Amino acid sequence: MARKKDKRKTSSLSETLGFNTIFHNEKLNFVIGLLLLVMAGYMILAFTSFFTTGAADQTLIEMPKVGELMNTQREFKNSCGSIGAHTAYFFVKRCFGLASFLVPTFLCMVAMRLMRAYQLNLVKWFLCLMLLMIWLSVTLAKFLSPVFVDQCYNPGGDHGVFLCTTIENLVGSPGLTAILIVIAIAFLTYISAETIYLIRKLLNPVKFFTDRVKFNVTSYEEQNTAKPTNTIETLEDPKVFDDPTTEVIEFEGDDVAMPTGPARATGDTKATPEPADTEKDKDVVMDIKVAGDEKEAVGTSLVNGNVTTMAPYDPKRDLENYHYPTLDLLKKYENDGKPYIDMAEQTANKNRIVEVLRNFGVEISSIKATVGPTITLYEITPAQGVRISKIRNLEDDIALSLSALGIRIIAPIPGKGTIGIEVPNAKQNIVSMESILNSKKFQETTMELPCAVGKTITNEVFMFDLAKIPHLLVAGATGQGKSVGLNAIITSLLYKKHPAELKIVLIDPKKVEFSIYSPIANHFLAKVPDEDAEPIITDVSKVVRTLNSLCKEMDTRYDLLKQAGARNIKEYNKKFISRQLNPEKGHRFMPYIVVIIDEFGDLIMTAGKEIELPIARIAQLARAVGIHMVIATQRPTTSIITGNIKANFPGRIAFKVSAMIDSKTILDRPGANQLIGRGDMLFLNGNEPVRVQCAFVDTPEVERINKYIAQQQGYTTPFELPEPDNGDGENLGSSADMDMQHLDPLFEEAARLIVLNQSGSTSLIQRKFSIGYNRAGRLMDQLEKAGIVGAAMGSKPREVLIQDEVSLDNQIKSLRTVH
Ligand SMILES: Nc1ncnc2c1ncn2[C@@H]1O[C@H](COP(=O)(O)OP(=O)(O)OP(=O)(O)O)[C@@H](O)[C@H]1O
Repeated sequence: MARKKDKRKTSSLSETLGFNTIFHNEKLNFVIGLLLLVMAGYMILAFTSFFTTGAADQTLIEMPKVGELMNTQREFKNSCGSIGAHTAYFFVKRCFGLASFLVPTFLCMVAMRLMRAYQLNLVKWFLCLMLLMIWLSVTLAKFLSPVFVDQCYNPGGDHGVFLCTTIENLVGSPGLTAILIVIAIAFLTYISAETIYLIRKLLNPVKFFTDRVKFNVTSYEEQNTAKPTNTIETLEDPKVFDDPTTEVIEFEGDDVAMPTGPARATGDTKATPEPADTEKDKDVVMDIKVAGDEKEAVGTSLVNGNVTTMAPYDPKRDLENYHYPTLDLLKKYENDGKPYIDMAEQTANKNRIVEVLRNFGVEISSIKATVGPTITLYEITPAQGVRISKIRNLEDDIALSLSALGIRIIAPIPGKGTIGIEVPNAKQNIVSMESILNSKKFQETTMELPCAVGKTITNEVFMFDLAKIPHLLVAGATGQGKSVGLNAIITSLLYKKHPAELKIVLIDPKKVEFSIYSPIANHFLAKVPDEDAEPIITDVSKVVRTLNSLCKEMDTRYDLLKQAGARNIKEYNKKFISRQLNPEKGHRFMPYIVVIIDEFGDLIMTAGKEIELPIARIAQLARAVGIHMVIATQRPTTSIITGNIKANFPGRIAFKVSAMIDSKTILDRPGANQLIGRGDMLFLNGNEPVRVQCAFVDTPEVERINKYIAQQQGYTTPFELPEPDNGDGENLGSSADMDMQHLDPLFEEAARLIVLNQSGSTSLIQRKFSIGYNRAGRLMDQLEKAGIVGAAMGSKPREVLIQDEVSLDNQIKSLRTVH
């Protein structure tokens, strides 16, 4: 406990002093790294110069005179001046001798890490280099001193000499040598297990050589029939030679079944170098020559073209240096979700419950309290003969008698024969987002879209997989914690997902809730292609466009899934990553898309069916293609949460509502009206609702996370959703309908690329300009309308209708003159 408290104090001190922000400032880190790199270079130079100038500088250093350090007369000979001379003298002479070079080496490593050139485990390196330096200094002092007799320094430095003499005095020269060897071997073994093998070889060289000879002899003999030299090398266990019978039996079987032999024979390399046994051996060799078999295997892999021979596709490659947000961006709170147990309060509550129940004629045999961050659950086992239905009927009376806000009675607790009474704690703790994300459960989760939103009454981290839910409805009266809940969902996704894997569509009619996410637009947000379209959609008219666009994206994804023979996005992406799907045919890695709509009630009120229908359509179908929705409303009425919406949003989160009817609208049962607010919520997905205290994530925390992400390299634009079909003929015109004003800025360049390559391939445009598939597809449509390429021909590239650049220039000129 004490230790934990100290830790908390330190972190808050570092926070107060601003260290947290300093160590997360990439630019500052880079500059410090650069400084360390220069310093390391300077030290190396000074140390090297010391070998020739050390003797001359030594007297000056050992008998300093006032002002000499300024070196105005250039008394110090070291090429790095007086400071260089002092540094080199200190490290090389006074400390570690030649091993001192490891000091600047470590500085270089720190610099590399700070500059993010290499991800090094500095603690490990520090310990290794430290040990190596001490060992080296003693070893050099011991063995190289006679060579360096004329030098002003000892090769092991004063440190080496001191340790060497001290240990020698204790254990003598052989003892010191033994110690040094043992340390060296232990160190090498720690670094690589190969050392063990080498030492075994050294200890028993005879066995090693005889094994070799055996191999060679066998392979020589086998040369008479065939030359499966490779297979001989695979034989590592000499016992196989000693026990030929078993192998023979296996191979006899294979003789009969030659055509099916390959798999067995290749798997059975042990049998290959069967010695002597003439006739059969020939067969064996023929069998093994299933090397012809290998050729066949190569042949089958060629069926899929070059694609399969390539390394797996890495969707994160574009942003391979992306760093996930760190936990210190989040705030810690005093007592952080760990309940404060007030025994007096607990006993008083227990006595009241027992008394109230007794007044209603209910006897209990035991009572157990589980103290959560904001609520305590009293679990009551009724005495024998008491019917639970009796207690259920008394629910209101019991709640009234206990006269506390937020009491909820669960009779019975599902799966148990007990009755639960939830009573709010007098002192409620905030559950910080940090405590949730810092949990093993969250960090080790394998969920696709993990949303860690709070803690249950039993203090367990509560999380769900949005990909499984698959759509979530969040409702609650105003000021009860909806926005915080949505931020908690987004935060946990940002902590677990790479920008390549997740895209978020934020719809915010209130205009203020999601604006904090605009800095991460190029990393995580998705929007429709519209020049003035904000990545966070606040305009109701644009919401319809965005939802239609999502419907189109959903349809396209379904088509791609069908072509790929995949049942869902997970299978599809797996195939794409293993390069079984050809990007030339329109296939692409599909990120999950999470659509979050705050105040969805406002939208329904203003746009009605226009909004409800696409939402219901996406909710009905989009699960398999990785599009998931979270919609929130503070008006949980049946006119907003219609039957259609309810049927398609199986996941529900209810924050406190004022009336039971609202609770019934959200959860199909009462309960939400008995919550206590400030993040107290009920989560329902199927069976019984779970009471959860939502994690608290404040606006400054979200801002810090977004800043952390935003300062890293991102994509050039937000993820582009497809242009929705608006039915006004925009996509249907001929070249005469082209409006040059609204062409993609890359139109001309793309046209030139297509004409020069004489290949109407969308993926060519995509690759060349590093743009998304949707934008490339739109460019291709525009090129078609401009008469530059022909109509789409399924998965084949389109026909290019213009043969050379001159004709292309004329065509573009004519397009311009038309308008
Ligand atoms: N999980 C929580 N833990 C502690 N306090 C909370 C929590 N959630 C919300 N609160 C408190 O409640 C206040 C209101 O929360 P929030 O803004 O999320 O409500 P809301 O339901 O979104 O309201 P509105 O609909 O008006 O936007 C917060 O400022 C905070 O003080």
